[in-house]
Amino acid sequence: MIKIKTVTLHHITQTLKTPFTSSIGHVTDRESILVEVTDLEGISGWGEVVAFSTPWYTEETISTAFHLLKDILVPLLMNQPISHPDQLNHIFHNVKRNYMAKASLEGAIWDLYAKKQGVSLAFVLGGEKSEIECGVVVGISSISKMTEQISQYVEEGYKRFKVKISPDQDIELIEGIRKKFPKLPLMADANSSYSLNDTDRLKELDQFGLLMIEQPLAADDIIDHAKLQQKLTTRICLDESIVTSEDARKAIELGSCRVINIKPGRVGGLTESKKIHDLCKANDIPVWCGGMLETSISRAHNIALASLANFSIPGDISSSSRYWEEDLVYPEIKAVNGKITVPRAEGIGFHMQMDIVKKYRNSVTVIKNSYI
Ligand SMILES: O=C(O)CCC(=O)C1=CC=C[C@@H](O)[C@@H]1C(=O)O
Ligand SMILES: [Mg+2]
Repeated sequence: MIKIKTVTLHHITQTLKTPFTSSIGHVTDRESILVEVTDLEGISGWGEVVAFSTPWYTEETISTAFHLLKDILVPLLMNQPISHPDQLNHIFHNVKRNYMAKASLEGAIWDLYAKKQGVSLAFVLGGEKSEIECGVVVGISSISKMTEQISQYVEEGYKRFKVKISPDQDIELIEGIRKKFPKLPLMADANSSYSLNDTDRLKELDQFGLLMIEQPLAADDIIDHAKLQQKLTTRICLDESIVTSEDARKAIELGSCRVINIKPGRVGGLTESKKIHDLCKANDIPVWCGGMLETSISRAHNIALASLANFSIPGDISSSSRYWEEDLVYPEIKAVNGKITVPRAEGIGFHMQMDIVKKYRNSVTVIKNSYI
């Protein structure tokens, strides 16, 4: 049984090694809230808010998540003995959406739950793989710079390559990459920058043998995606449109996609991620784990999640050094020849480096359980 003593919110800001640009947003300084849940025995579990500083990817921000955690979600948890992390979905049931805020706390409870049993997070989630294959994302810049970046990542051994596209830079870019790398496992993420009026343009991408095209249409759409999928031979992968397992069920039923990207933050946590994974498995829809330019806390959660069987496509889980000067955890998270070993140590399997957390910390908020 988990009895919470304190929840500590560490608000940090790190500067990305190189700024990240997609069709809808540009990130240079990455704010995060690290959520540390400590129980009465003094064991700590860690989670992370992966919302951005502004609402360009989803509606949540670091500030809205901080408010939700401090004033709503943490108080809801304080008076409840928790026997399993799946209970959080029920406890948070009357709080609409705010999935990234919920996921941060839920992730910390999953870590704590695994630690208290002395087993790994991958084990309690039902993971089967001992190592996962890694993909990498190349943000929008000039075609020559993007091709150069890809060459470097090919040398590093990454197994799948994702480029950001938009109506301003798509066919020419993919054609340029394909000339240099005809067989590269390549995909494109449009971050909802097209509409059905662009169907002919998107059909032109079919000739390049992409693994999939991610979220071409509106962030809240599954109807138009179904119409588009009928016209494309390239598989559509949904990201922004899927925020619950119910969304996934409806999208699968409508034929809106043939692949789903699961990000625990986007869907409210690991319990819901597992549900989507299981549903997709039953419907022969492969899934992969997306990234959020996150710290190694979420990266460690993602590694554990990606060890489940139906994560059959390499996810956006790159080395920590891809974005960060220093890793918040030890040992450093590193892809070797495009693979990361799933840790067997208890919980997330990595140790927090508190001196580094403190170095990047703007503020710390400790919420004590007043019921004990
Ligand atoms: O964390 C990574 O390496 C991948 C990040 C990434 O591609 C994304 C993060 C957040 C929003 C988007 O721009 C994009 C995505 O949509 O998957
Ligand atoms: Mg995406």
